[in-house]
Amino acid sequence: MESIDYLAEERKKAEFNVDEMKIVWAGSRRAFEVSDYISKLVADDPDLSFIFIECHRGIQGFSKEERTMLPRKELFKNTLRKSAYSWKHIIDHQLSEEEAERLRYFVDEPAFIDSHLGVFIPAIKGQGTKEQLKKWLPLAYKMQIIGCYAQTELGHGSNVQGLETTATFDPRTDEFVIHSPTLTSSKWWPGGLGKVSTHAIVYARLITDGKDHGINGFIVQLRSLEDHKPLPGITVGDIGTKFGNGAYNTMDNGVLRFDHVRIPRDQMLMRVAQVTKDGKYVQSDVPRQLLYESMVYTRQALVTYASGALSRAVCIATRYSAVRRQFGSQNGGQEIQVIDYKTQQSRLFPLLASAYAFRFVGEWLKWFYTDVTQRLQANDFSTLPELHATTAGIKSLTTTATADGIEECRKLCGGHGYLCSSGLPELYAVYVPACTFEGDNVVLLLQVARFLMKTVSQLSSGKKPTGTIAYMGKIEHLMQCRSDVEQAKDWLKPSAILEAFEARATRMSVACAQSLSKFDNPEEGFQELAPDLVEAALAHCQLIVVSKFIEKLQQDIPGEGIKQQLEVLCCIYALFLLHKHHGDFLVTGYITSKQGLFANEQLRALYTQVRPNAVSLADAFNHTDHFLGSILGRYDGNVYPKLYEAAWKDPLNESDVPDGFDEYIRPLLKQQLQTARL
Ligand SMILES: CC/C=C\C/C=C\C/C=C\C/C=C\CCCCC(=O)SCCNC(=O)CCNC(=O)[C@H](O)C(C)(C)COP(=O)(O)OP(=O)(O)OC[C@H]1O[C@@H](n2cnc3c(N)ncnc32)[C@H](O)[C@@H]1OP(=O)(O)O
Ligand SMILES: Cc1cc2nc3c(=O)[nH]c(=O)nc-3n(C[C@H](O)[C@H](O)[C@H](O)COP(=O)(O)OP(=O)(O)OC[C@H]3O[C@@H](n4cnc5c(N)ncnc54)[C@H](O)[C@@H]3O)c2cc1C
Repeated sequence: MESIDYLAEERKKAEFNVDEMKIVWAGSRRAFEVSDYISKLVADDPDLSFIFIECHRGIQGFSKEERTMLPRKELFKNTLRKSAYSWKHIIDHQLSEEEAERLRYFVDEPAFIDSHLGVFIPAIKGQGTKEQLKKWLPLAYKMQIIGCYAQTELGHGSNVQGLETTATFDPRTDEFVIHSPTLTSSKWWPGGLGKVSTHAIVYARLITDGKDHGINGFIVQLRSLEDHKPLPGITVGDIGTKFGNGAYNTMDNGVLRFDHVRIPRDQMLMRVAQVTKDGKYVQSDVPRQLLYESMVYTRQALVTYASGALSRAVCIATRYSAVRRQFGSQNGGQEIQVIDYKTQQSRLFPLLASAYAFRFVGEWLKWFYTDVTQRLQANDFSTLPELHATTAGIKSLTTTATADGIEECRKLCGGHGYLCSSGLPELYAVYVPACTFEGDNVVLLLQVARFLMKTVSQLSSGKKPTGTIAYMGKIEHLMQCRSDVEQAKDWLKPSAILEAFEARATRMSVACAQSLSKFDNPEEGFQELAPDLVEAALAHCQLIVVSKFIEKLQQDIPGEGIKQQLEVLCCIYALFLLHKHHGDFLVTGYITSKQGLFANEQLRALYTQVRPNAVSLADAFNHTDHFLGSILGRYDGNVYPKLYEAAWKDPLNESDVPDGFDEYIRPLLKQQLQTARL
């Protein structure tokens, strides 16, 4: 049956070329083509898009929207099936690394393979010696071993230096003895550990000759490669069901304990430090912080993932807001589309703009990460602190805003957003741990704050700040300048926006540094002022996102109307932040309240400008209906019949009279009948 496009009228309003915008969103024509091809391949192959479960009726298939109704054990087994099937497809069709990554992304179920490819392999790459890379990477790439990243413990996650697991060198046998001395030292949370991984990178305190050298990474085999049973001395299992139905429960986050498990000496990852055969601890000339390199890698990757998750929620909420109508019907005509309410626009359009902003900052961060990694290879470590602060900060900003944004999109869809078939509850449940994993977002902003305080303290020594903190080099100007905005449209100038964000970030950092200097004990001061420091760090990170959006607009961006749309989105993103954090800009004395009101006035005008393009800007994300997994976000907008149809598929509707009627409802009704007769 031919489908009707209920959003066709919306699509006709677009003032830009949607196909060209798809390429801008994807990053390049090639990236678009790969994503487009793989997303359709997944959507069209039932083995990848459906969940198959053995039940009393035989094998039954469920669509993605129905996933939240299924029991965890069945879902988990199905995820194993899909991972194996995907892997076979990757090998049989000789997919490139990029295509394989896209396949995993569009299958869209958290799985052990994410930890294997996303954290285990990067950890070996970052911390292994050449010989170790040569030995372990081919095994990992061919999936002859499956690995996870076992850092966090029951008692410690954020405080990596506080981990308790020990790796004691035994020179007699040339081995390390890995041990969990306390309950709190049990490894707890690693994805893929619970039921699948054969190996783990285990972070443990390195002890030689009775001396504790701090945390190091070790490759430890956990399970037999024959029968998958835990090896002697190893206790391993899943930590239990997590938030939400379906959601992250396809991942086997695990618990792991060691009882004096022996591994050969060459399974210590030795790029940063080595232990010799006679037990001597030798530190390399690379900084110790390289032990944390894989966290930096994953944090930068999570930024692009944030834009992906936010774009899904925004796509659902935008399409549905154009379909949904409430109030204002005159003479029997149609009611108003809820997307035309200014309040709906003021909640939705900043999120649409944020999705684009996060995509561009993610693109830039990937470039920055690659650049620094190349320098590290050449033993230039000068940009490592900036990379750490930037990945930590932008991961924190984007994942918090994305998780909050998904929830806002759910509310923007009214009651129907609360149905699992809207796709939004599960998207939120899957996504929200990104605010915690790979570093709690507040802990990460405190790292940014330390970097900023160090930068401010070094300004007087004449050290010239570069890169993302180059703006601090203009400190004298930024501390005393005032906004010259005289009317609302002056806020459209990139220079006006940029100076506002630079002045605010500088002044907030300097204010913190001044407050800190009043403490005799700087560490005590840091703890006391932590909430202000977090706000200063956020101001710095928001400046980075805004400035990278502006830089993107300075590039040559071809395509009809594309640049104009991006300019509107960039101003919405920046002015929305200015409006939300109005207090910061006022208190630091950069703007007057009148200039703040101008920003808000301009923001409303921008909402009107983006309105006719909203559905097409969401289409430019190029999400298939399968990937969205949402009745509200369907491309054709055919929401009501599909919602109605889906309700009848709920297990509760398998019979008119529910199980339990005879035991629990009938007696109640009888009792009422008797009372009525009395
Ligand atoms: C839904 C999923 C979607 C998509 C996934 C997408 C892509 C990825 C694919 C798969 C992954 C899937 C899921 C993710 C799984 C999540 C895995 C994990 O969670 S692993 C565990 C992560 N754990 C943490 O992040 C712990 C956080 N804590 C820390 O990082 C550190 O302990 C700390 C908070 C930074 C503090 O460290 P420490 O106590 O050592 O620090 P100091 O503050 O004293 O710092 C000393 C010195 O070092 C510098 N520094 C700290 N960290 C780094 C670093 N990473 N790199 C470089 N330098 C660093 C710090 O700035 C100090 O410098 P100094 O001031 O001395 O110059
Ligand atoms: C779904 C999921 C998957 C994960 N996967 C892995 C994995 O594969 N491998 C792995 O090793 N780990 C994994 N983790 C663990 C994760 O990395 C940690 O949970 C995370 O780093 C946070 O640490 P924590 O749990 O110790 O939080 P805590 O540090 O205990 O945080 C609790 C609260 O204390 C606050 N807090 C902590 N320290 C400070 C401070 N210094 N100043 C101010 N406030 C502070 C935090 O902001 C937070 O509000 C995973 C976690 C989840 C949820």
